[in-house]
Amino acid sequence: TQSTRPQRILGAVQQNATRGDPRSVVRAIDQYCRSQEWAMNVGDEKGCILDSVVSEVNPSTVLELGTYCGYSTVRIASLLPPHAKLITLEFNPKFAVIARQVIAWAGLEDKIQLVEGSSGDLIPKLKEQFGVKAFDLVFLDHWKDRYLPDTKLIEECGLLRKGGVLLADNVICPGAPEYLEFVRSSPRYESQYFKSHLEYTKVEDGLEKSVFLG
Ligand SMILES: CNc1ncnc2c1ncn2[C@@H]1O[C@H](/C=C/CNC(=O)c2cc(-c3ccc(F)cc3)cc(O)c2O)[C@@H](O)[C@H]1O
Ligand SMILES: [Mg+2]
Repeated sequence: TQSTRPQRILGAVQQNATRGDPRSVVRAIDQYCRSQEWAMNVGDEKGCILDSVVSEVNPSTVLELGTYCGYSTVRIASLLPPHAKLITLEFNPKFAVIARQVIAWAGLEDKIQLVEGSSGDLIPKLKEQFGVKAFDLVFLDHWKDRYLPDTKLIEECGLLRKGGVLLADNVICPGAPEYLEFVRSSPRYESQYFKSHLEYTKVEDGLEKSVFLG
């Protein structure tokens, strides 16, 4: 029977990456998606910007919206300090199954909690169910029209600490215009655009980093 793209990405990891070596998992996915078939990972070019923001924030708690195959999940978690935790939300069980195996191959199960479900349902439960006080960093990479409503929900639930950072992928391509307008015009955020390219292509895209001022 025909395999799916996420299954083929997992295969590339199992064939080309070293168990327990997160950066080799990241490299294996990038090499596969650049040479065999495109996939919507944040990718190597924007991934370097992601790395620099993660290193700068040095977060204890991270929230990722939209796991997909776990590429950015592994990339972020590989940079976290020893007791830091990353919670990633994914509502497609087929993607979650693949992401769990990619995370396991990287040996990052202890740092990453993949929660299956929709961000809209799960965000209000994160405090009580997962003992989260507030996030230092949120990486938005799920449905683009959900960036703004979920940001408002995260604020309402008091899940973003003062100085906490929102980092959004794809603010140019496919684009998140309402989100961009909101974070750039709101006095409660200090936003900065990092120009880059759509993963594995020459098309313009970029990341928007927004610091929550409280
Ligand atoms: C709405 N609440 C949600 N809660 C939990 N998980 C959610 C979710 N929405 C979506 N998801 C999951 O996130 C992932 C969705 C990501 C959506 N991303 C994109 O559409 C995207 C699309 C492109 C893209 C760019 C150009 C192009 F021609 C074609 C595609 C590039 C990207 O980097 C992207 O991130 C899936 O795994 C989905 O199941
Ligand atoms: Mg993306």
